[in-house]
Amino acid sequence: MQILLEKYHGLGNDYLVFDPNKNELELNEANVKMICNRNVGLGSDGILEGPLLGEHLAVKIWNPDGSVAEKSGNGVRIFAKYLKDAGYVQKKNYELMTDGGIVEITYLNEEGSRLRISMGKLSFVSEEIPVIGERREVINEDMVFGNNLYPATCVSVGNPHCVIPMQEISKELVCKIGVHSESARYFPERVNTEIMKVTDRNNIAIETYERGAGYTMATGTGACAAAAVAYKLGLTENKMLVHMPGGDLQVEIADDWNVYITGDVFYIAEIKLSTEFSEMLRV
Ligand SMILES: N[C@@H](CCC[C@H](N)C(=O)O)C(=O)O
Repeated sequence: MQILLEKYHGLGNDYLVFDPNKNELELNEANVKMICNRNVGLGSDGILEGPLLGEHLAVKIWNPDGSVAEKSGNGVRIFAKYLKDAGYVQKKNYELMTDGGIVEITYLNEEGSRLRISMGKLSFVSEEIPVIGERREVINEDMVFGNNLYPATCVSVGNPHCVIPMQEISKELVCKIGVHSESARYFPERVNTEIMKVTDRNNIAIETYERGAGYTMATGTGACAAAAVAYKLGLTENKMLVHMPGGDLQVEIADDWNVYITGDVFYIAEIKLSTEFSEMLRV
């Protein structure tokens, strides 16, 4: 059994593309964890399984802990680049289905490495994130993570996010919070955590601790979430540059709370797994 994958990254958020139309293996929680393991596997911030061919072109987004995510901003940008590289699409603009809803892809250059994505409509409503408690918008609520109190604003980008504005941000700080917030009692589906520093009305910086992945260099949905929170709290305009350790993403919040991202992705390699490792994945 020969297994082929393609590796890409978006702002240092690396993903493997697994095309079921070219591979016999069926992915599951156990073999996804094995493939994504950075010591005994290929190492990745997740796997993009597709294209799943049906009424809509679709992609399934796996986290490295084997859980399935509703949406991934870097993931859908990378997957769109794969669809073009692999000859699945010829159009400049089309819809792609995720478990968190439809996103709209627009290529901004010939090779498809610069893309603008309509990521769908944001929601601050507790039941749509989800966050426990009565139905409300979850804005500036004191939440306890690791015996410390933080002013959290939560938002769904199709996947759940908890955003905490801070004067200073760092990898150490987001990991100190994230190890507690990811599975905190407030979040029935767990949560992605971003700490956010507002630089000016058109620039913010974030660090993220992702649900099912831990610390990553960048997050597209996290950038959308942080930008939305900054705009909702009146701290920025509706268009801004989101600065992350892996690079910058342009984010635009429309009047109806649809959110758009623009940025680059990079093709790294085609990978053929060894026969021995491939056999180990038949779990
Ligand atoms: N890095 C991604 C987010 C991937 C999904 C996230 N870990 C989740 O479980 O929701 C992005 O670019 O959005």
